[in-house]
Amino acid sequence: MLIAKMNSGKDDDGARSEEGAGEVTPPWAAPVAEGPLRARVPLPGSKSLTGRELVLSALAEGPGTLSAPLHSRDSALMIDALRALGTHIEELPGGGEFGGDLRIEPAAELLGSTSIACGLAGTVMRFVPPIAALALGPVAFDGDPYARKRPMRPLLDALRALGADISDEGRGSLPFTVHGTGGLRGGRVELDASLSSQFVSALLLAAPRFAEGVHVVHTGDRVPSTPHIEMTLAALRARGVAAESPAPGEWTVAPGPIAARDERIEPDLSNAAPFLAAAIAVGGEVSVPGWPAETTQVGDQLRELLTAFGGTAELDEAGTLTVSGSGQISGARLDIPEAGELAPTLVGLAALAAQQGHESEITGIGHIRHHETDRIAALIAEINGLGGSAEELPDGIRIRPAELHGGVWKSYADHRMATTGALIGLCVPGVEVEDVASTSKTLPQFTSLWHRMLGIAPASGETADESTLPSNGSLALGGFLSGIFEGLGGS
Ligand SMILES: O=C(O)C1=C[C@@H](OP(=O)(O)O)[C@@H](O)[C@H](O)C1
Ligand SMILES: C=C(OP(=O)(O)O)C(=O)O
Repeated sequence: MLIAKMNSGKDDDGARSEEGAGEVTPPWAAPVAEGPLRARVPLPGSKSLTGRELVLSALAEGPGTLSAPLHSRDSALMIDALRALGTHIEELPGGGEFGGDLRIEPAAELLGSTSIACGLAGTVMRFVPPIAALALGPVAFDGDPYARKRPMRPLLDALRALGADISDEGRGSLPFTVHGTGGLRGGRVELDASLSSQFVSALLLAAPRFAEGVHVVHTGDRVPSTPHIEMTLAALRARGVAAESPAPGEWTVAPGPIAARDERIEPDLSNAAPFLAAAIAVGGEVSVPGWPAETTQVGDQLRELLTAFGGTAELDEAGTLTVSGSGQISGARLDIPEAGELAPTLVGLAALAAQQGHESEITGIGHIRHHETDRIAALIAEINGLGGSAEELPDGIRIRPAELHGGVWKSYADHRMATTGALIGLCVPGVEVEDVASTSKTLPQFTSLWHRMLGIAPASGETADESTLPSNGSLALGGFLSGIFEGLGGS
C-alpha cells in the first residue's frame, strides 16, 4: 500500500455509460447527514472468512460449528452449493439480528449430478469447482447475467492441468460443467492470477484433498488482493494443513486431512468501510466493535487508508475501532493492489474531497474491472453523472475538484457501488441509489444500519437496535455534543 496526500487541481472528463445497469427496485433516497455523527455500528461476519470456513468445514474430517457467520446472499449461495454436493449444514437456533451459528457435517462422499447457482459471488464460482472435481458425477455451474462476464479461464485451465474434466465450450466463463470423478491428481500447476487472487485461493482450499496436494506457480503480472491468499493459507494452517508460500508468486499445500474445528467468524471489516468513511466525510465519530487485534482481513488497512483523507482511527483494548473526522476531507494518492475490495468506498470519499477542492488518485486497482461490475467504469460514470470529474487511469481513477449535485446513482447489482452512493449521499442532497437491495450480497442489513448510524428511525420493515443509535439515544443528529459530554464509554 502506498499513501500520499495530493495537491488540488482541476480538469474535466466526460461520463461513460456502463452496459448492464438496470432498474431492480425503486431508487432509495440516500439520507443526508445534518450534523456530526456519533454512532456505534456492530457488523455481521466476514464474507471471505465465512466462505473459506464453510468450504474447509465441508472438506474436514468431522463436524464443526461456525459461530457469528455471515448470513447474506453470497453465504447462502455457498451453503446451497455445499449442500448440493452432499454437505449437511444446519442453522442453529438462538441467533441474534445477524442470524444463527452454523453446524456443518461433511458428506461421507461428495455427490455430483447436481447444479450450482453462483449468483454474482466470486467466491462461489471460484471456490466450488475444485470441490466439484472431487465429487462423483457432473456438476453444472451458472450465475447471474453479469457473473457470466467474470473471468474463470485461468482457474478452469489449471483444474484441467491437475486432472479435472470440465466442459465450457471454450467460453472460459460461466456456464460450465465439472465432470467429477471422485478425486483429483493435483501437483504443480502454472496459473495467471493477475485478474483475481480467488483463482489461487480456490486451488489451495481444496488441495489437501488432491492426491498430490498442489504447487501453484503464478505466471502473469502482479497478483491482486494478496491478503486474501494469506487468509486462505492461515485458514488451512489452523486446520493442521501444511500450506505455504515458498517464494513470491508460489504457493504449496500438502495432501492430508483437514481438521474439524469450531470457528468464530470475525466481523466483516471491508463492510465497515462506508460506515467508518462516513465519520471522515461528515465529521464526528463512528465506532465498530469486535475489531480483531490481529487479522488477515484487508479491511484492517482502513485504519490507514481512510485517515489518508483526514481524521484519526483508534483501536482500543476492548477491540472497538473509532474513526473520527472534522468533515474537512483531504485528497489522497493511494496505490492499493492488495485492497481493491475497499476501492469503491475510497473513491467515494475522494469524490467528496474533490467537492472541497482536492484531487485524488487511486491506483493499482485494474483488476476491479472484473469484480461485480467493471467498478472503474461504473464509479467514473456515476461520479461524473452527479457532476464530478473522475477519469480513468490505466490501473485506477483520478478524481479532480468538482461540485457534485443530486441525481440517480446506479448500482450495477454491485453492493459496494450501492454503499458508495449512500456515502456520497450523506454530503450531497438528492442522491437516489438505484438497487440498494444489491447490498444483500454481503450486508442485508445495510439500509437499516445506515439509518441507525444517522439516528434516523428505521423505515417500515426494518428493525431498530438501540446499540447502533447515537449514544445519547437521540433521533436527531444534533445530539453529537451531548453525546460527547456523556463520555466515549457509551460508544
Ligand atoms: O478471496 C476472497 O474472499 C476475495 C478475494 C478478492 O478478490 P479479487 O482477488 O478478485 O480482488 C476480493 O476482492 C473479494 O471481495 C473477496
Ligand atoms: C469483489 C467482491 O466480491 P466477490 O467475492 O464476488 O469477488 C467484493 O465483495 O468486493
